[in-house]
Amino acid sequence: ATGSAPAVPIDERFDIAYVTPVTIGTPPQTLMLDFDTGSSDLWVFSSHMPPFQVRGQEIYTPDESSTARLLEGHTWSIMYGDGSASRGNVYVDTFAVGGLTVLNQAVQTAQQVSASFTSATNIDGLVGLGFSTLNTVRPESQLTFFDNAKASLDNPVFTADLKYMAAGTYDFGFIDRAKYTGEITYVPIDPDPGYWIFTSSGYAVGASSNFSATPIIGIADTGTSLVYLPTAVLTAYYRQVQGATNSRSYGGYVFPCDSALPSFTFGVGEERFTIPASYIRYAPVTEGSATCFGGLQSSSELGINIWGDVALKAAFVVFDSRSPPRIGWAKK
Ligand SMILES: CCCC[C@H](NC(=O)[C@H](Cc1ccccc1)NC(=O)N1CCOCC1)C(=O)N[C@@H](CC1CCCCC1)C(O)(O)C(F)(F)C(=O)NC
Repeated sequence: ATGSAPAVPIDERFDIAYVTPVTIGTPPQTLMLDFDTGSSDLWVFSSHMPPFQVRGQEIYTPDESSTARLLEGHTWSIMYGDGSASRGNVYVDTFAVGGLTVLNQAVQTAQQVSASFTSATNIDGLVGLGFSTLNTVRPESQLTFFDNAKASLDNPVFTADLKYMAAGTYDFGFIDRAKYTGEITYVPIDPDPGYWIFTSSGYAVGASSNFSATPIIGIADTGTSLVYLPTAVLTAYYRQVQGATNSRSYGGYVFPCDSALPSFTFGVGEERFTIPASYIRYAPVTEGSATCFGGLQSSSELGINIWGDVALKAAFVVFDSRSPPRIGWAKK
């Protein structure tokens, strides 16, 4: 089996996150979920939430699904890197995305979500695509939809073709030759503790002229908007940007929106990928401001480097969960 589904930006001005249509239950209930390689819980806004916490999101109502079954005594609770959080109980139901159907998928129904989820009106929940070891359901942790689908997929892979201010695609079970050019460069993944962790071979500010071959260990994370890298890399980049400062009040590097920005190149093995300046001129700090927030930010507070959407948009990425797992990057 194979599947293919769109990854649609939730905001038409900035690529803050991407959502993908899925159906859950019988008859099918359609929700728009954020497919996130940085976590491994499949959770949804649900009829079990206080109504004031729902602000326009679609909800899953298990009582209206003839195939829903409560997973007695199971609960979940998750906190994300940006401080957002959610928790609730667990059902098993039919889950379908892009032509792929998984029977008896654990669907985590929210009972409480943090304010940042309530205000993210275009995200109805998440589909974790990390390794199932990260799943937060207790007393028995649950498998991701990808792990449940894997045996029936033509190949144990999924690919991310995210796009700048446009809808991209997640493909499951196959690698679409039409979505990339040249060859795919694969590097090993460390699946412990459960993120798609790989080592970049280095970086260059601007095109790959002055490439600095320093290994950068980080996660490939579709659920993170920006790129978070070590301070040394950030200062090397923003040193080239007129008026750039690391603003405490705005919580990161900002610069005049009309400043000239270099591109940013990162290495995967011998291959080089360039993030265009337009992706790094991320967004005005507030509507209409002449100060812009950078798409490259510091990872020093995070304890982990994150190759988020700003980097993933610059490539075609293969998440290959064969043994041993690996990640592939190709130009497009
Ligand atoms: C400081 C480092 C960034 C952390 C990262 N969050 C983000 O990148 C959020 C995503 C978001 C989009 C829309 C609405 C609300 C939040 N965006 C964000 O912080 N910003 C601020 C900077 O400008 C860009 C938007 C994160 O927690 N990613 C989660 C998944 C998100 C959680 C919040 C909802 C959207 C998905 C993750 O799973 O990828 C994780 F790996 F980071 C994680 O925490 N795993 C446990």
